Amino acid sequence: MINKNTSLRMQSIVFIGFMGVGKTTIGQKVARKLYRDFIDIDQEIEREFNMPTTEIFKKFGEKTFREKEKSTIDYFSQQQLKIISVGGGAFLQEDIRKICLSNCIVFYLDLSWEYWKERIGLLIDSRPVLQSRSLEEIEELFNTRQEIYSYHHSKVNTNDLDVEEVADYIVESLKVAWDIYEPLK
Ligand SMILES: Nc1ncnc2c1ncn2[C@@H]1O[C@H](COP(=O)(O)OP(=O)(O)O)[C@@H](O)[C@H]1O
Ligand SMILES: O=C(O)C1=C[C@@H](OP(=O)(O)O)[C@@H](O)[C@H](O)C1
Ligand SMILES: [Mg+2]
Repeated sequence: MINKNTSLRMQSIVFIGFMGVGKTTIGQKVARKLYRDFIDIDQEIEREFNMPTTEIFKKFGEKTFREKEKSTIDYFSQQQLKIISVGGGAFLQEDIRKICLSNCIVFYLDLSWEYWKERIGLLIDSRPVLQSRSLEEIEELFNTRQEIYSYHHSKVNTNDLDVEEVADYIVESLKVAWDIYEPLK
């Protein structure tokens, strides 16, 4: 359910999906196309700890990362006109799902496993959750995580689309939704 108190056009957009589907890259592009500020939750956390996520996991543990992830998302999701990319594990927390779904438009970036696995080399060094797992275990995680991504308002399958094409599709579909539900007078 979309928040009835805020104009749809003003609501922030949140991107969700598994690690490496393109939330950060595409979020940044969509923000530029819509003239909005871009917030990457992982980058905000890394800035606050002054170290990369892999180091945060090593030094403080995943629990500390998840707590900071929740408070950071809580803070930014209450602001308007932002483009926010959250980490792939954020929607594991029900509280995060609730605040994002009630305050923002949640866009799910979908990518099939066959496409995703071609990207693993780009991701392994910076994603601690992947580092301790075999390919079979990552596939299992990929499949079990799909349930948490079913909580969204809109979705795009990015198989065979480049970053520009995905961003254009998202901007167009947002404009259609804004025009249907909040036509300009
Ligand atoms: N649609 C796409 N096609 C090809 N490569 C992509 C696409 N989207 C993202 N990538 C690449 O995948 C990698 C992970 O992207 P990133 O935006 O960091 O994902 P996320 O934030 O979801 O973890 C980057 O190297 C990025 O350039
Ligand atoms: O899925 C996860 O548990 C995580 C995803 C990462 O973000 P991306 O989805 O942007 O890679 C980052 O938040 C952290 O490494 C944990
Ligand atoms: Mg990211």
